[in-house]
Amino acid sequence: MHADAHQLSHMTVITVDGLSKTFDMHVLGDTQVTGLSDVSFDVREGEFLAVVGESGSGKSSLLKCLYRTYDPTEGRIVYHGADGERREAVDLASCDDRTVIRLRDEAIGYTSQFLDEIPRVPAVDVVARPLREQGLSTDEAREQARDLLERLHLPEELWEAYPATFSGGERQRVNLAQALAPKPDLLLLDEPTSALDPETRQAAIDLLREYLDDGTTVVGVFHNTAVIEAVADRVVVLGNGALQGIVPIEAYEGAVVG
Ligand SMILES: Nc1ncnc2c1ncn2[C@@H]1O[C@H](COP(=O)(O)OP(=O)(O)OP(=O)(O)O)[C@@H](O)[C@H]1O
Repeated sequence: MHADAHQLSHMTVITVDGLSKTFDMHVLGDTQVTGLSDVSFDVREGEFLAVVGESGSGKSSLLKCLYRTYDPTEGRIVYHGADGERREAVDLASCDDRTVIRLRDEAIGYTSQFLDEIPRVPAVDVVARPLREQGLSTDEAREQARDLLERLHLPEELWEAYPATFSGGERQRVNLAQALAPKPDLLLLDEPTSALDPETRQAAIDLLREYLDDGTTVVGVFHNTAVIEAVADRVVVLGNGALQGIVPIEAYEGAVVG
């Protein structure tokens, strides 16, 4: 299914309201660097929201605030939950750490352009771990993990090897598979395909499309315009940490990439 055929839900998964992030730079004589400045938008259930902007415009800072890797300086990030389990609205900007950890376990996945340091655990078990934490047996979890690694073209002889020795693109596949495995309601992707060859990138796009069809909501940073055009429903454009606009994919011309 092409992105423009994707039916957008009217349900809101996240409301970002007046979000700002400043960094205190003590080494620079207590000056402040602006990461994000008064950014507001919402994310609709089941959509793929691409975030674009020049280098340093705040894309990674935005994703890190959504995942609460960064504590926002001001504003709210209200997570409304997925359809059917809207028990609570949680402000990700201010909720306690236990709530952040629970939401990461149950609902929100993240993977970044900087490849995780994966310890001495075979690739298949890195991907299987979140599935086991969801209650699957080791065999079931490893089976699903192998399926994902196969879909992302990781050569079979590497499945039982340690990702620490892998190439950048191979590790990126493991990272992406690990983020996808638990089927989070909300997936935050910061350049997850930057080191992939075109064929594997296409495999990742196909996989993401299936997740979208199943109702996963994605907020993602991708330098590659073709990826954005293939999967995004709307595009958030950042400039100098501020929101420049939100455009539907049909109107997006791929002009602003970092
Ligand atoms: N941990 C940090 N400490 C200090 N400054 C930071 C930190 N993280 C981000 N910044 C600053 O915030 C601004 C936005 O950075 P950010 O990484 O969010 O931009 P970006 O759009 O993701 O850039 P790129 O496309 O180059 O990855 C930059 O000026 C950056 O130097």
